[in-house]
Amino acid sequence: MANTDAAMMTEGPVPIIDIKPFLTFEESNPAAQAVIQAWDKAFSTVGFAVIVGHGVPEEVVVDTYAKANDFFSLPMEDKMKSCLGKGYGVGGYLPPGLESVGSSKKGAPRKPSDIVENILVHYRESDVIPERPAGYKDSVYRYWEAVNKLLLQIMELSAVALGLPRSHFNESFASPSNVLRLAHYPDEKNPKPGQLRYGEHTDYTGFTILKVDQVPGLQVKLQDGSWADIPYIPGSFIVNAGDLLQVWTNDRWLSNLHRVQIPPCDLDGNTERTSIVFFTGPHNDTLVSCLPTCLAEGDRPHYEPIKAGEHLWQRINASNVT
Ligand SMILES: O=C(O)CCC(=O)C(=O)O
Ligand SMILES: [Fe+2]
Repeated sequence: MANTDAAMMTEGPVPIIDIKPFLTFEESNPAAQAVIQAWDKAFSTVGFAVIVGHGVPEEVVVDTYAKANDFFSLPMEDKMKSCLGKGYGVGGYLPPGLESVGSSKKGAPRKPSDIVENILVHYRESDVIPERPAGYKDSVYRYWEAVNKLLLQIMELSAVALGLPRSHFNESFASPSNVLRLAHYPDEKNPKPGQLRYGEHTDYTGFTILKVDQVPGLQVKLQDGSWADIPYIPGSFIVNAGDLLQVWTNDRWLSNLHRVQIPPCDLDGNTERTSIVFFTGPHNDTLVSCLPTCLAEGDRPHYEPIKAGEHLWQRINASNVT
């Protein structure tokens, strides 16, 4: 029996997992087994993990952060040249006020718009590439490739953790439906009561592989209804499971609510926040239904099969402020 704790360094409810042994050794190695079990435990309990030992070069991250910050510090007039005027999801730049992620759940009451601006990268011809900063496309595409490589590794880890052949997700992730979202939360010194930077929501599809800076605010809602801070660990990625993973695993893995709060007013100076969010998911045509290893004896699938792309667009459309 592997010792799960060997792979988990945990101070709060969100585990910190060093995945390097899984990337390095055979599955049967005890250290790799510890990672596999820690992975299953993390997504079965909080739906979030902070990962280290992931192999993505720090320099790729630093470079993309610099490009994101350079872009967001341009005058609004320049940024708007990259705006398609079609809301969140299609691509390009979206100024603050047009997205309300807290309204993205079917039937949810309308929530205030988020205090965030975004630019999206789909890694395809139709991407809107801003003229400035120079080198933007090379940087964000390099980031996309590096983190997509990590995604394929964590889909293998997930397959093994769910008792499936390692290659189980290979086909549906061969041309995945991934989106890289550079997000900038400007300073907000006088927020309205209850206002959030990014409203409470679940992510829509597969894993989200998230890079954050040191400005606090990201929280996950735990099963007991309390909110827990996601720790900031330099060099790490935060990984959380989206809705389609919860459907695939018949609620074994959780797509938990999370939100970004406005930082406490006792934080001096600049509280702007920039995040690099890599939303990942299977090809849009994938029919997602309960995995055979996730159907306990006597249980039934909790969800109707879902077409990945249809679910994604239903959630995106609901999040757009019209
Ligand atoms: O910016 C963050 O820290 C979180 C963003 C997020 O939850 C999202 O983009 O879905
Ligand atoms: Fe999210």
